Amino acid sequence: MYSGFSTSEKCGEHRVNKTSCVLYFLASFSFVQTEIKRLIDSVAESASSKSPVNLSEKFLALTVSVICKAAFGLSFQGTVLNNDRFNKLVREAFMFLGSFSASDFFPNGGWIIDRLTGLQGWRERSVRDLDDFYEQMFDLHKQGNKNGVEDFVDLLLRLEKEETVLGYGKLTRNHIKAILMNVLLGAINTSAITMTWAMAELMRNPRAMNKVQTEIRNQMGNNRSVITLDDIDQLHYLKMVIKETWRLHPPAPLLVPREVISEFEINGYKIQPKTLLHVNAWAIGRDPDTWKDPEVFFPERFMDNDIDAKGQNFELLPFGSGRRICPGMYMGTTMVEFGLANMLYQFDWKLPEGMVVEDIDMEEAPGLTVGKKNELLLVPVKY
Ligand code: HEM
Repeated sequence: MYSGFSTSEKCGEHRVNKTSCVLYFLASFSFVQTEIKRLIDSVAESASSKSPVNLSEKFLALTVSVICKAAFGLSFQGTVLNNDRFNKLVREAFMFLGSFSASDFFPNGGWIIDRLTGLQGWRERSVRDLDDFYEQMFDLHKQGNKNGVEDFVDLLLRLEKEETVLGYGKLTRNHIKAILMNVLLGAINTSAITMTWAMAELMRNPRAMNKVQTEIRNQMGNNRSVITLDDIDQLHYLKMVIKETWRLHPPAPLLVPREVISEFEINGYKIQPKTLLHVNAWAIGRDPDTWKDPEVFFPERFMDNDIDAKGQNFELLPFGSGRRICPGMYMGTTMVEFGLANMLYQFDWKLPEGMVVEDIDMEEAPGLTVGKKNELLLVPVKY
């Protein structure tokens, strides 16, 4: 069986290849524009009927469509997975990746506990369903009806056919599924979670909401339908809002676990090889020794410093750092910037009838990625 994220730092060569694979499909980024247009149209429908929009669901649908098209060259609609099943599978996969597994801690007998708690069966079922999805995707790729354009999956299948040696051995079908699993799970939830938290924080902070919308609307003027990369470059406050969202709500709060290769000492503790290490990016973002009023959403805190989120400033690590840093960092950031900029430019946002700001809950859902537990429902008003 293949697994999602590998926990070892040792796969240096494999990492280079995986990163190049991810970079390979970043070039096909025009999908973002097309899918955002689709999102705007569907939100505009709710605006005309004055009905609430489930933003958590809309943002997830946006990232799923972009990633499936960019990475897999297809829309998952019409495959063995329908919309609901696909979303459920992604959610389940994150829950089991983030859940306590006895076999991680007791390699000899822990599997018995995992069987008794049902974790093992649950994992097997989810992976089997995803396996069916991948197999169908491979069949569709073999039929090859994309005008001869090679996408990410075609590339991996070609490397397998050519018996290409990557890292420790030949690329097999299971390696391909593991790479796709990494991309799927690494890419989809994280961007959607960020956009949802950002909108929830802005609704709770009307001053910041007003400021970010004014910035976007001043930049765009009244009648623009397309936001360009040049526009995004000018949206300094929006970028601060996103950084502040990542500080309080890093989508992968414990990053990806590391396995220690050789003994080292930190703060008097001797850490042994094979120890599993977790970096708590969530706690770092709320550390009162680093951040003034850490619990307060205050994007301006990034005005007078050049702390960025690219893994060089250890106070803010939404994408991790080092050799295992997120290879989709630029794609994720672009998706979040474009998604939010468009939603904030095109629409004003109101709470559903009878709700007040204090009713917006910020409870977190457990898992390897941590999103807002309850879905965010807001009423759009066309600008
Ligand atoms: C806002 C968006 C995103 C956030 C916050 C995010 C965050 C992260 C984090 C924290 C890690 C672990 C890094 C570490 O432990 O040092 C990671 C890994 C990863 N991410 Fe992202 N990610 C995002 C978007 C994406 C996108 C769009 C893709 C693909 C196009 C992607 C692909 C991956 C992959 C493949 C890994 C595993 C890397 C490895 O195992 O070495 N991510 N991401």
